[in-house]
Amino acid sequence: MRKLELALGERSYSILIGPRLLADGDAISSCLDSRRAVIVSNETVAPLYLERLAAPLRERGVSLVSIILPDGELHKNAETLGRIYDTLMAERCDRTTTLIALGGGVIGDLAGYAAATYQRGIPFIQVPTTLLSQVDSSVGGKTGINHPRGKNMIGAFWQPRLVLADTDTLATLPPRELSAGLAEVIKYGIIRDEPFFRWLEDHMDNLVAREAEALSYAIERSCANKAEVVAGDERETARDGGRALLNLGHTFGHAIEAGLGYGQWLHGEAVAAGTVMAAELSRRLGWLSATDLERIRQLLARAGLPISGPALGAARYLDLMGHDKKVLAGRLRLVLPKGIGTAVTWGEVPEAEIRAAIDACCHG
Ligand SMILES: NC(=O)c1ccc[n+]([C@@H]2O[C@H](COP(=O)([O-])OP(=O)(O)OC[C@H]3O[C@@H](n4cnc5c(N)ncnc54)[C@H](O)[C@@H]3O)[C@@H](O)[C@H]2O)c1
Ligand SMILES: O=C(O)C(=O)C[C@@H](O)[C@H](O)[C@H](O)COP(=O)(O)O
Ligand SMILES: [Zn+2]
Repeated sequence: MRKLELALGERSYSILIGPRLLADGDAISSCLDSRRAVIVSNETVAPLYLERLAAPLRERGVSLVSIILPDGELHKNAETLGRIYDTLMAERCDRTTTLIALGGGVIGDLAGYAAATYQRGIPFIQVPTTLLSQVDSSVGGKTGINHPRGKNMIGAFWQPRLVLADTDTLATLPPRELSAGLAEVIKYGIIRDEPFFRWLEDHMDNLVAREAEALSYAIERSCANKAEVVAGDERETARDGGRALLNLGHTFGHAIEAGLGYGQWLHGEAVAAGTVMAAELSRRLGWLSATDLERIRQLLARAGLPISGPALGAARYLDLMGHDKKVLAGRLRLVLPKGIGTAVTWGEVPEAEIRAAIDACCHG
């Protein structure tokens, strides 16, 4: 098992990564304030893993309720959130009840937001079961739901007490979802970890083949990068650099997700195409060589990801991008790579260049 720590003073927590972790009830049991917990999962994940997680907890005297939600990004909304609140109320859950998210990023974001808001905050544990959620969404405390016009527009920062990433769960993940997770893995290499980017170039085939050692290493390195960034800028208040860099490709990507309708493109797919757009923009600004742009495109393509976006038209992209949470006083700020391994947040990009980058990277 690999163990990392996200350092946030009294709210610091462990990130445990490895095989057979679901069956180890001790890690979760020792984080609970009482013997009551509610597991939030979905119709796909629950039949696969709910019992594996629940049995060892019951053996330790934990009384459990489960909430099984419909599957998919389309359900990351207020209506589904309401179903969680309804059960918490019906079960008379109090502030010692812990919410446990068992699933991918959609379940983690929904359950996390419910935990942040029910009775103004109850304990929360992340048990991520997709690659994307193990490398990114379960760590760092961003929780929330979508608005039809914009991704994650309603939410809260609410840190979990523990992240338990059982790598065995990745065996059942559909290939398209594995690729989606790799988009966020590649992101860390581009924004702050050039040696990791080179490692990914050398080991992408091992990752796509789901070789256990390669996957565990990529998850650990991704979480280490994310934990360091979040510890330095938990609430994304730094004007340049800081946590906003984790948004590489997301301003374009979120526009694709909302523009096409949630669930049409996976989050990781949209981030991949958005990363190419950001890299193309950097090339136009003279910040990224054509060679490094091509390395980024190649690596994403080898991960099974799209490297061009849907042709929504630059005007529609810009309209949707205007809802981005990095917009300050009406000014769009974009995360742009400056070579591989460094990136900046930049609010001075001429709109004509953004349009040109979108047009160059969108087909079909
Ligand atoms: N909070 C954050 O910091 C953060 C970071 C990145 C992404 N996100 C959010 O995360 C979401 C994407 O997460 P995701 O990619 O995990 O998608 P997801 O939660 O929709 O899961 C992907 C699919 O895989 C299924 N699944 C989950 N685990 C499985 C398993 N082990 N075996 C088989 N199927 C399994 C799910 O039911 C779903 O159909 C988006 O809403 C995105 O906005 C949040
Ligand atoms: O943790 C972060 O910070 C991130 O930006 C990680 C992203 O991968 C993730 O998709 C996040 O949900 C995006 O946040 P948002 O604030 O742009 O909605
Ligand atoms: Zn993301």
